[in-house]
Amino acid sequence: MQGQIIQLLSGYYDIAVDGQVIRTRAAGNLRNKHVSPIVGDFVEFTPAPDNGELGYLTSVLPRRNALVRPPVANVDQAMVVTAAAEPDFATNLLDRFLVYLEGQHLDVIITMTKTDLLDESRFDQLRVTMDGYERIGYRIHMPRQPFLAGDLTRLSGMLADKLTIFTGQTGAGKSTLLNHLVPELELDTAAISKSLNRGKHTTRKTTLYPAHGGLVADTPGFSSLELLDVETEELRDRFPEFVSVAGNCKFRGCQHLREPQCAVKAGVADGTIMQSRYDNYQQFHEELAARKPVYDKKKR
Ligand SMILES: Nc1nc2c(ncn2[C@@H]2O[C@H](COP(=O)(O)OP(=O)(O)OP(=O)(O)O)[C@@H](O)[C@H]2O)c(=O)[nH]1
Ligand SMILES: [Zn+2]
Repeated sequence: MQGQIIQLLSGYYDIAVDGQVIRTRAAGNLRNKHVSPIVGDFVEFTPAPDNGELGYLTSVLPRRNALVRPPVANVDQAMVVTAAAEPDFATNLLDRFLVYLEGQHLDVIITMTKTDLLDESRFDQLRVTMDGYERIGYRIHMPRQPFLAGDLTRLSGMLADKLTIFTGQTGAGKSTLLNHLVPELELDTAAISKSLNRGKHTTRKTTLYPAHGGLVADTPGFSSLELLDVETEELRDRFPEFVSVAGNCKFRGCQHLREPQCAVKAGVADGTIMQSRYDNYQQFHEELAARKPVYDKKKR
């Protein structure tokens, strides 16, 4: 039989098949092959015999992709949950997430949370910024008030037939949003876990949950450094709006920094490329260049 792993629990693999969940263990020959099945893997398994023993996971089918952090295979898209306030919105952090997700070749939806905490003028200002991201090609979900039925329906519609990972800064409101989208989940949110004295980081293990005809995963937080998982020279390829004009740069291999007749810098000057995106690109480039020796050492 075939199914998809939705949860790993101390040596057990929970496999979803036709809306049912079947618990299995890895077959001996699978373990010997040094294959580590992860959540999201499509697998073959032998169902449990009638004597109460568990079924056996026998092989992992080829992966379309696999994220390392969180370990999830066959991901279709990422929902980047971004707080408008508390913590304050910063393009710098959003662009770091986008750099990471571009590296995974995932479709991206940027969802703005906590817009209820904004006054009109700040909301309008952020709307203009998000329109800029929309022009790059990212899908944007930015309701004026969080969690209204119509907005949730629109967002739910984006989940059908997809495996979606929810990612974003700790405290951005991932679990809260997921609980509104899929009330059966009842995920812990920061406010609740604080009262139970379990600290701030509420999201730990990775589980896939059925949601509106698709599967969703809440993911643990990243540090801002981990997100820049790229070689310095390849950073420019993680900015899609740079890639689409780079053919017009005078120099092939232009890094869009000090080179003359650079189409990216021209785009920034004429307003077709966001200044903040370019500023962040420069900053990330410097950060990566500064840590390069460490990277080289790791590679050897
Ligand atoms: N005002 C307001 N508060 C919100 C909104 N969404 C979430 N919050 C609050 O923000 C805090 C953090 O929300 P969580 O859902 O726990 O955030 P998270 O991103 O899942 O955090 P981690 O699990 O630590 O990664 C909680 O106190 C929520 O009640 C919103 O739209 N408006
Ligand atoms: Zn250039």
